[in-house]
Amino acid sequence: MSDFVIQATNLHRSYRIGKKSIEVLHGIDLAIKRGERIFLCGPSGAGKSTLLYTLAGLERPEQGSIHIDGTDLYSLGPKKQAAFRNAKIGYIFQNYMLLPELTALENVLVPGAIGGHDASEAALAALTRVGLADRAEHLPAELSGGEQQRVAIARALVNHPPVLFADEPTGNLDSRNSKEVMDLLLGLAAESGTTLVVVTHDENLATRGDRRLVIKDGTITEASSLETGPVPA
Ligand SMILES: Nc1ncnc2c1ncn2[C@@H]1O[C@H](COP(=O)(O)OP(=O)(O)OP(=O)(O)O)[C@@H](O)[C@H]1O
Repeated sequence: MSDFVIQATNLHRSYRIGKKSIEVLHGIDLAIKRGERIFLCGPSGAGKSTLLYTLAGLERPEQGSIHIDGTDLYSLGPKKQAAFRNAKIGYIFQNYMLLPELTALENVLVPGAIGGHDASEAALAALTRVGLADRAEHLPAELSGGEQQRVAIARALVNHPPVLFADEPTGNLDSRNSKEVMDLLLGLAAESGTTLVVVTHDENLATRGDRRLVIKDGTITEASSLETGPVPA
């Protein structure tokens, strides 16, 4: 088994608006080891979300390849890729993205249902692990922002994916809830050996990982080696 659970090679992604094309990812190479906790920073509009979407299989690059846990993500057909993502990749959004008509428990049951298995016990265990067993029957609208994000964390981890992506997971939370959610995320990832890639604007937060990467002008630089150029794959 390769040491690297995420391997990206020569990623290119641009957006076309009218006649104009902007290249957001300009030949990005990235290699992330199993269990590493990476914080991804960079100015607004630099392409952090685009990179995360691309790594997670949500946005196909125009060029380049991504291997997650040894599988070439974009070589899979749509159905296989969706099943692969459901089993291997957890994703947490800034605005939680819970299904509003489902209870907390039902939201955490969704990945199991997509995978075609009954995950009731695992879902309740995951909710318990994020401290929300007593809110299992609440709808998202009946939960605070911090609680909703904890439900989203339970949902992202219920299938025990080797890789977890989080896009500004504390961006909508006050400082106390931000700390709680980030402690939980880092703690759960460490417990299960999950590889974590977190996008953040918060420079203080970004010191809590194993590495801090900065995306700027379409390329990635490791913060500790900013003067020495791009990180080799
Ligand atoms: N669907 C789209 N169509 C056109 N342009 C887009 C699209 N999505 C993103 N962009 C552009 O691509 C660039 C990168 O966007 P992205 O959201 O990845 O940046 P970001 O670093 O996550 O920004 P922020 O920190 O503000 O959330 C921006 O200039 C944005 O306007």
